[in-house]
Order: sequence, then structure tokens, then C-alpha cells
Amino acid sequence: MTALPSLRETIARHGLDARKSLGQHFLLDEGLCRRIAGLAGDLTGRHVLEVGPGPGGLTRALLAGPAETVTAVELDRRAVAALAELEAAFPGRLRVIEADALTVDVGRLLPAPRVVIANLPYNVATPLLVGWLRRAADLAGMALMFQQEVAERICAAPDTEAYGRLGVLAQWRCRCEMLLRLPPGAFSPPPKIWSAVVGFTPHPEDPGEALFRAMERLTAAAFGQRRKMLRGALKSLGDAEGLLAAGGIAGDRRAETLSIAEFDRLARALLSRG
Ligand SMILES: C[S@@+](CC[C@H](N)C(=O)[O-])C[C@H]1O[C@@H](n2cnc3c(N)ncnc32)[C@H](O)[C@@H]1O
Repeated sequence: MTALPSLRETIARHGLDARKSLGQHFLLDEGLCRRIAGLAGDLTGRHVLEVGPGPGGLTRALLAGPAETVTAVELDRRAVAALAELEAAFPGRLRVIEADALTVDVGRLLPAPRVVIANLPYNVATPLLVGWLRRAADLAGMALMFQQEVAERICAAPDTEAYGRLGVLAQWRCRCEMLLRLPPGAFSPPPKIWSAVVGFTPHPEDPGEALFRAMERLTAAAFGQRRKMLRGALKSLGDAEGLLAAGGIAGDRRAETLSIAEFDRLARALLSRG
């Protein structure tokens, strides 16, 4: 196999100057890429989805490991062209797809066991995560880089300022763990803020689309007015008192005091009410 150009050469050859509109902050340190590639555990026999490979630093690190296959979905045509050489160097193991990751169905794209590993474009990180949480039972695990503030919200405990809709959805479907924090200087160009990788271990049971939607409605209402008591905050769902009684939750509590198990009870009560 002929030696691959360095990441900096790849960027220069393909005019891959970072675009803010695409959330492009590249990881060029090979050691760091290897570390991130290892954060989702042993990838032997696993099929990896990487969203936004960019110049391919993390992609190279994933291919150097034991993953069965890597499928990289990238919106930027310049990056797709830059990855052609890497694809040729790993025939049958790397597939690069030019697409908007928001439109991609992981369950259809990859065989199981599936793992998602990505340094996410920050502008679409939350909708991408919520899409994967919807079908978390289809995934064996995820290791995802976010802005640190978003990572903290995902892992937040009840009774904290950061606890909200995203944390409840994520922790309801997965065990979530803060794995690594990175300063702006780890990226090229450096973003304004720190970043962090969160590890997700999905719970095996699939709640189904209707219950997931009920949880989305519930958390949107509950945290939409987080300072209000739940009997007021949940009024938009109709008969808030009845719903809270069915879930065994006192009406004078506030959303941020509820555990994930209590949210689960309320979402089931909301669904069964139809
Ligand atoms: C933070 S950069 C990470 C690049 C590379 N993985 C790295 O770590 O150096 C995010 C990448 O996601 C790509 N991207 C942005 N929006 C996307 C979308 N909707 N679907 C797929 N890729 C997207 C960008 O072009 C960019 O390559």
C-alpha cells in the first residue's frame, strides 16, 4: 500500500479550508484521533458509522483498529473527494457516502452490531443525537463529540441547572458518560469553546415510536416552563392533575426534580391516555 499523504497535505491538495457553516473544526493530531476511536470500546466485529469525516483523521484511526467496516457520511463534496484515496486503500472496509447525515437511517445503512463514532458538526449535533436516541436499541454504542456545554446537558443529574429535555431523553434511552474534555486548541481551526466526548450505552428495550413521542411532548412541556410547578407547566398537555396522579407525581414538584424513572412513568401515563 502506498503511504497516505498527511492530513495537512490532504487538506491543502483538496482546498479543504474549514467552513463555519458546516461546523468544520478538524482533528489533526493522530494520537488524539486514536484515543477518540478507542472510546467506544472494542470494535471487533462492529460496523461503525462516522458522521462528518472531514479530511479523515478519525476515519484513519478507526481503520487502523479492528472495526469490521467504517461507513463515513459527509455533506461536503470537497471532503468526499479528499477521502477517495483512503477508500481505495481500504477496499471493502471503508465506504464514503455524500449525504446529509440528518436524512440517513443507520439501521438501513449498516448491519448490526452498529456503533456511531463522530466529531459532530455542532450546528446539527442535537437533532442527530435525538434521531439516534429514537432507535437507540438498534445501536451497540456511540461515542460522540459535542460542545462541552451540550455534553454537560446530556449527562446532567436531576436538581442541576443543566438537567433538561436532552438529558432526560438521552439517559432514558442510554447510560451516558462524560469520557473526554478537549480544549479549543485540539482542533484546527480552534472553536471558541471547549468540546467533550460522551459515551452512550443503549438500554436494550425499544420503547417504540409512540412512547418516544410521548416523552418528547412531556419533556418539552415540563422544561418549557421549568420554574413552574408541574401542575401548571403540563397544562398544555390537558388535564395535568389527572396525568400527574396517574404517574404518582405531586403537582407542586418542578421538572428539574424528577428522576428519569419518574419521567418514564409520566410518559407512559400520557401515552395510555391517548
Ligand atoms: C467537527 S467537523 C469533524 C471533521 C473530522 N471528523 C475531524 O474530526 O477532523 C464536522 C464534519 O461534519 C461535516 N458535516 C456538517 N454537516 C453535516 C451533515 N449534515 N451531514 C454530514 N456531514 C456533515 C462537515 O463537513 C465536517 O467535515
